[in-house]
Amino acid sequence: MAGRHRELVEEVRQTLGYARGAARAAVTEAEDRAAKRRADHAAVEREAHRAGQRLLAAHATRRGAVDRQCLARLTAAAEELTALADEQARGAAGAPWDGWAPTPPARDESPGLYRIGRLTARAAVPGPAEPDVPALVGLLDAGHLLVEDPGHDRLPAVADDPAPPVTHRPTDRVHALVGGLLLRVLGSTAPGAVRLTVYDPERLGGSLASFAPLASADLLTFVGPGGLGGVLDELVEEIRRINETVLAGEYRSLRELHAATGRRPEPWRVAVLLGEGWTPDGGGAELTAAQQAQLDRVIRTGPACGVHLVVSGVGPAGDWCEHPLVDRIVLWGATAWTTATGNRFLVQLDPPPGTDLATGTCRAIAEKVLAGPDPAVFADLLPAETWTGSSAERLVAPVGAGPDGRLVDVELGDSPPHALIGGPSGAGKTNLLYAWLGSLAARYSPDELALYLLDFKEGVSFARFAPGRRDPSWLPHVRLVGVNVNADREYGLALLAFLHDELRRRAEAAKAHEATKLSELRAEDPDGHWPRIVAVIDEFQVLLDGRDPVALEAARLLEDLARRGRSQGIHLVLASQDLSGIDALWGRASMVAQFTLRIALPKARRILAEGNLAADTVPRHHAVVNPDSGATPANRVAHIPDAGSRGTLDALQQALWRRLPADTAPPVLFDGGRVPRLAEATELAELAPDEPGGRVRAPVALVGRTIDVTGRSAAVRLSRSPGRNLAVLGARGTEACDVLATAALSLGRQYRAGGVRFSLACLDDDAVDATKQVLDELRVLGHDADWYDRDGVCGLLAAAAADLGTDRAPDTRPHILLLYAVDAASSLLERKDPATRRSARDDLKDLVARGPEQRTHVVGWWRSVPRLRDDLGGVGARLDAFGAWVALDVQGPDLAPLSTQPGGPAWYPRTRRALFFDRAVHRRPVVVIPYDTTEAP
Ligand SMILES: Nc1ncnc2c1ncn2[C@@H]1O[C@H](COP(=O)(O)OP(=O)(O)OP(=O)(O)O)[C@@H](O)[C@H]1O
Repeated sequence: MAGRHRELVEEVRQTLGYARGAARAAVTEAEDRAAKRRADHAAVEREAHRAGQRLLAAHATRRGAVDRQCLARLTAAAEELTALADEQARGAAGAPWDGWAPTPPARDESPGLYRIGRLTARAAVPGPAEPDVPALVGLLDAGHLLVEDPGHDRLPAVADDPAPPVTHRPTDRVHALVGGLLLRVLGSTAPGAVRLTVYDPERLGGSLASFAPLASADLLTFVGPGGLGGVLDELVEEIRRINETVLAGEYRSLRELHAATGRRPEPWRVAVLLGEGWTPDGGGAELTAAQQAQLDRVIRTGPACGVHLVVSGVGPAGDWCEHPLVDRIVLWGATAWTTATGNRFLVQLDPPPGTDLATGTCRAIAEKVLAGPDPAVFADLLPAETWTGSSAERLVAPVGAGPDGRLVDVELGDSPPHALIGGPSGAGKTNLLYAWLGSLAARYSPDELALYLLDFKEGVSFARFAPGRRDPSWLPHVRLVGVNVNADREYGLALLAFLHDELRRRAEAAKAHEATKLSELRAEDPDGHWPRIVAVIDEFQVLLDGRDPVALEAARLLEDLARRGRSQGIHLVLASQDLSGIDALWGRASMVAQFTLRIALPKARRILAEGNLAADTVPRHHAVVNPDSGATPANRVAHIPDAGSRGTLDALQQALWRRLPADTAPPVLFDGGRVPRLAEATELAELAPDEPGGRVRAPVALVGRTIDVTGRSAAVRLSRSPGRNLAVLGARGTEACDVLATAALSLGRQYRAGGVRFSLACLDDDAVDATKQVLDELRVLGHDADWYDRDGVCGLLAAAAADLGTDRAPDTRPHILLLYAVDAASSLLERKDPATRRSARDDLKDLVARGPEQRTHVVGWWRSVPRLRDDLGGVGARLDAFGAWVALDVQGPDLAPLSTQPGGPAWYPRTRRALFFDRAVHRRPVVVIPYDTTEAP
């Protein structure tokens, strides 16, 4: 039993051992599994953490990119806005107070906007600090401002407009804002251009006391309590007056008038109305019905007339605060809401300017106004935009500024059509012409205005308008410049004749288009080229001097141009420095009557009407401009700016010249003080042999430059008709040689090499060099040219004459005989050959009589008319063989035998001038200038 018991115990023990072992194994296994799970969990957690980190990093990167993009766009927009704002609020209108100074605008500049602070977004913008975009408001030429301050610093939470205005009494913040704004307005306008009226019953002007210095110049009025009605009545009256007399139905606003004319005839009037506040329960002062009505009128009609209000605390701010011309500014502490900036943005207000700055600025403005306007400068005469004027109706351009600083316009058109300018030497006549011409040239393009300028004075005052060696530019409107023409009155006559032809051309065109004046012709013929013409003749009396044919013809042409030029857009401007100039006209009352525009410089005599003594008192550098024939009531005194110094007219000319297309022809320049060179003669370059098989034209011999507006060369055609020889007469050897050389070299160019014979005979030792030079140049052209001296001249004449006699001459080419001072061999020429009973003189007579028909021409120089006559047979000899002649120092009556005019032409010899006559083409001789031929062309 005990054994059994022991067995059982053992069995149980064993079973228990097994069970314990199994349980232990199970526990171990479970623990292993748990450890593995824990490890897995930890790994998952680590992974989750890492993923979270990655997500955060990605998010941060993306967010950074978006922020940067957003900021870049914000910055770009802000920069654009800032640039726009800077443009709108230039200089003193927008500059920070630190270093602020007034910046008066250019004459043509219109007011812009004024800075009051900087914009800030209402909702917070992510990223770094907000960009500094100026916040601006308008006033002058824009509208009115209503400023409110509820008196607390709590921003309304709503994004809507602030509540309808409550008429609070103006706080310090309002005064500070208005003071800053006014200073910007004053600093960015011309001194005196803004007048302030301040109605401040509460503080009696104390808040704007720093502006008080303006009162000394009548630019500021403080209005006391009870004065509001008076202020409003005055403003309404000003608006009425400006509408009636200044805008006069022609312009809708002063701004429009300013844009159209460049003038601002009225100052801006700014009324600052700082009321007592008003509340419906009876606080403060209420506007009367009459005041309310006047306020409404000013608000509606003021800005067009430059009348503006800055209002605070005037109540109740009824419907008018909703008027589109009224901008509201509502203040909360240093922040503000404005109509212009709307609900998205608020304005961080600028601190106010220092009192000293405002006082100093106002004092300076007042001093400037009391000192009177600055003298005008040349730039003041120039328009904002060049070449935009139309001359269809008239030409209007300022020449200077009046005592009030306003520009004084000068007009040419139907009335007044022509101008007379007078003033003693040195009074500034030339300067006045420069100022006027510059002012015109800047306004009207060369299609609208053409200028012809002639100066009979010694000197070259108009030469600057043509290209020169130092300055290659020219004034684009100038078609012709004549300088140093005091001895060449023919040039003046030529200009008048040219203008007369133009007058006829215009009159014919007008008739064809059934137009009675230029504006109608231009309307009827829009594609035609009909600029107004202004012809300026300085010291014109030279032209009318004496009773010779030039003076008489000039007077006739002037009179006709003066009478008929008006309707055809041709205007004369005659200037003279002394009494005689005016006297020259005075005998011609009907002509003088056409010159209704008179400009008198200091001490000018007889330019203005009798009894009009303004010229005696007008100061230096001023002029009396009078468009009513000098009648006293029409006087306008103008200060004429300096237009002659460097950087004035010259700079304008260069700027205008640069606008011309590169191939534009310069004006014709006639300089009477300069000898033209043959090499410059355009006709010489145009001469060429006839084309083989083409039409054969008789050659021409050039003789000199005409004194004409075209500046062409004078020429003789050497055809095969009797009399086609040329005689040069006079003792001035150099000029005679130049005429012969000009003829020879021009003829030489019209033949093929070797196609013509030249024979040169020279009997004046002083002329030998010149002759030989011609000989060489003819040979360079490839021609046969022979030279003869005293010993050979008779043989030459005999041989040439003999050739004429034979039908079959050995040489049938044209033959040009250039005889220099042949009269020096008179005794030789008259000697008869005992065998033939013929003399060289007989040969010469034969040659000139029969030569041209056989293409043999004599171009000869005789030192006087009697000597020519002697060589052609003595007393009674006919000189018709010389159908063309050039006379140098030969008196008019001595030319009678060669002239068609009884007693000879009116000719007084002068250096480097010759009288040229070609019987085949001229009615009367013409004056020419022998070319300088010392340089080979
Ligand atoms: N408005 C002006 N402002 C400044 N300088 C001037 C003015 N007018 C003339 N001058 C100067 O005075 C001098 C004489 O002027 P200008 O040559 O115009 O006189 P003028 O009447 O044409 O004299 P003249 O007939 O003798 O030539 C010049 O040096 C000129 O620059």
